[in-house]
Amino acid sequence: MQRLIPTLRQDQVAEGLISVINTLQICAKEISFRLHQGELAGVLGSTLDENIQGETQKKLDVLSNQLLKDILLENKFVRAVASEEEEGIVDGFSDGKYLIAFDPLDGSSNIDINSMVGTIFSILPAPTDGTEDEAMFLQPGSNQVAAGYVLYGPSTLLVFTTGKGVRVFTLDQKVGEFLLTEHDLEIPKDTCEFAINMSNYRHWQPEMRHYIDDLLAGETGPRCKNFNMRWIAAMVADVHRVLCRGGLFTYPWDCREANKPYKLRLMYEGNPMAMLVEQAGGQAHSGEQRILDIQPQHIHQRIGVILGSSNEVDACLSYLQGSQ
Ligand SMILES: O=P(O)(O)OC[C@H]1O[C@](O)(COP(=O)(O)O)[C@@H](O)[C@@H]1O
Ligand SMILES: [Mg+2]
Ligand SMILES: [Mg+2]
Repeated sequence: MQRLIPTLRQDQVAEGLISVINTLQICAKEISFRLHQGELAGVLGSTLDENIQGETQKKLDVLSNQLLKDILLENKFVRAVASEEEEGIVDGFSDGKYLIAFDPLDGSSNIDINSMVGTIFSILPAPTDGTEDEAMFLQPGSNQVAAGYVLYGPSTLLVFTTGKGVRVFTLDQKVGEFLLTEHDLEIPKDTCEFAINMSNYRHWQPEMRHYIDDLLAGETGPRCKNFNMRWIAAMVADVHRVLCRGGLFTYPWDCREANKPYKLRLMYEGNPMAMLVEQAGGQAHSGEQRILDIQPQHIHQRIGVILGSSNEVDACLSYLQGSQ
């Protein structure tokens, strides 16, 4: 089975980008090891702190963030990093070519129940026009040169794209290396599976309720087929399922908190997953536009997400746009 670096060379990926992806896989192995040690390594449970998003930080959120930051910032190709767990960006090398945005640990609420979590990353080119600070990161997702995630599950997987399809590597625990196990993931156009947090039903806009009602109505309803539902409560794991066997994943607008109508973050969750999904032949939409076309206003911006099997994303959008 092919190793990571030869695969990247075969894909003619730039040496600097290979170096950054290599650094990310080193971090992934370290996080994976700590996670698998669990309580034995004393890494479960919460800290007493809140992150910039006002959410309680788990010990592993903090540890993963620190690890990624420390190791990435030693790489001379890294201009700066932005993290879900950091208020501002952190500068690296002034002549670094790449910006890395990451969600160090996605699905934090799963840590203490020994369920799936992941690390999501997005790699953007560093501007060469003198732009500095946070403004460097405010590029649409279509500028990403690579995006991916590490899924810490029964196996540890590194799934990424450099714009040439979606590759899956599995960590061989015996030799400590990621080996290529899937060359080109493809999302089926149609699906009978959806993922949404149903407990928010009463908070959605009526058009979203109508769409979900019709999925639930099954083969006797207007969609004339039965749908199954899955919710892992970690976007990284839910999107992985969609990449492997199709489906629709959504975290839509809701009215629980007037100043926080969306949950998922554009730079750390929306953009990288949108690039992967499009590379696998699916669609990723905010409900208003293609996610990769969104011009970010700030690094911690949140957006609506509807992604997955292309025909089902179209079906969902047709409800939201009022044509059903
Ligand atoms: O709590 P809910 O509504 O199930 O939300 C789960 C969602 O929250 C998230 O866990 C947010 O990510 P973080 O754990 O990085 O904050 C998503 O991965 C997931 O889709
Ligand atoms: Mg997350
Ligand atoms: Mg997180």
